[in-house]
Amino acid sequence: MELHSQGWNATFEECFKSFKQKGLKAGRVISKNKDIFLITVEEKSLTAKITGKFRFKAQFNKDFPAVGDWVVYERKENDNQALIHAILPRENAYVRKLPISGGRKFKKGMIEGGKTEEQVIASNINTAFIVIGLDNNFEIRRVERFMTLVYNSGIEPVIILNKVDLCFKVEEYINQIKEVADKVPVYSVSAGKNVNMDVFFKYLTCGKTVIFLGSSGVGKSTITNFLVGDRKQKTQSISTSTGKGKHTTTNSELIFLQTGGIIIDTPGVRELQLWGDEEVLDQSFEEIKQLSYDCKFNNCQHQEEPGCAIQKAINDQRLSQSRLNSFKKQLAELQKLNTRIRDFKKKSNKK
Ligand SMILES: Nc1nc2c(ncn2[C@@H]2O[C@H](COP(=O)(O)OP(=O)(O)OP(=O)(O)O)[C@@H](O)[C@H]2O)c(=O)[nH]1
Ligand SMILES: [Zn+2]
Repeated sequence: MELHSQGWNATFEECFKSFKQKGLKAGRVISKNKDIFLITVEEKSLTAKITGKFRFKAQFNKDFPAVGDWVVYERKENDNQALIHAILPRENAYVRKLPISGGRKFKKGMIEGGKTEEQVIASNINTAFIVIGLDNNFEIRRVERFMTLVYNSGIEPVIILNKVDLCFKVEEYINQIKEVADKVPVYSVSAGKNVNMDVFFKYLTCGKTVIFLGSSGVGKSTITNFLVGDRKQKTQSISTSTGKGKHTTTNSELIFLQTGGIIIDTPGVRELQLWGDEEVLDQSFEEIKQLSYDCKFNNCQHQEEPGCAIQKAINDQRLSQSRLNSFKKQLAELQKLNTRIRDFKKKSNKK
């Protein structure tokens, strides 16, 4: 398989130049299991470890290779394992906050206390499909949450309303979505009944990488299985070159489709937590941001202040109270998180 069909492009080529001169090669991380990585090596996959120097220099979790990364490796002749020297700069990454020390608790589904660090779940992604199940309680607030997460990661979102065969209110839901995300493509499909399923293929052209996000049971696996089809081509089925026909036990989480696209299917992708700067909300709550420019005070909290443009918009029914509440909730979550990150950075600088 050519590098290009694995997602390689001119930017990676440019970053790779200096390594290439040293005789090193480039491969993409298919999966990871503790400190063993499975990477693409020409037509095959091969297990790899990072060099001692790499480990020494890596400070944070995000400094280690993640699924989807392009890495620079060295392979000695007759060696059954490659050595990873570096990660090529990520074009983007799907990240989540990672609790890294004690004292943390789960409260209403959110982690409280403890320290947090950024963890890269997957990288170099072209499209994130936000999958919603039309059979369950349709919740526009959950869509907003996913939107924030995706924008924050620098990935293009596409909304998929699955199980259209079970729903008669599709138009109504699409309108609700258009209200909060008018620039994002929305498609209704049925993975189970094969309705409108060709919408995926224009995002899954040669070398393009996608992920599927969404709550449990919305149909992510059903969609993935549909796309993989009978012409299933998971990388682990490409013979691994671990010598003497010995197969590696690591599962491939980078699925190469016959049509040319690539699906990243790693367990971490399915979780839902916010991570990022408060500014990421400017995109997912653009109309609130716009309104806030007209507030009388720069630091308006949009409560009872005089001249608050947002409260006025609510009174005039141009903005819903629940939309504002959801903005405030996400903002509070991000502010709390960022305080913890600052504390963590202060501490690690002192070390
Ligand atoms: N009627 C109908 N059922 C569907 C459709 N797509 C998926 N399902 C069913 O919904 C259930 C959940 O689908 P999954 O694909 O396992 O959902 P998931 O999002 O992968 O769930 P997790 O693995 O828990 O994250 C299964 O019983 C599917 O058969 C659809 O288009 N129509
Ligand atoms: Zn205000």
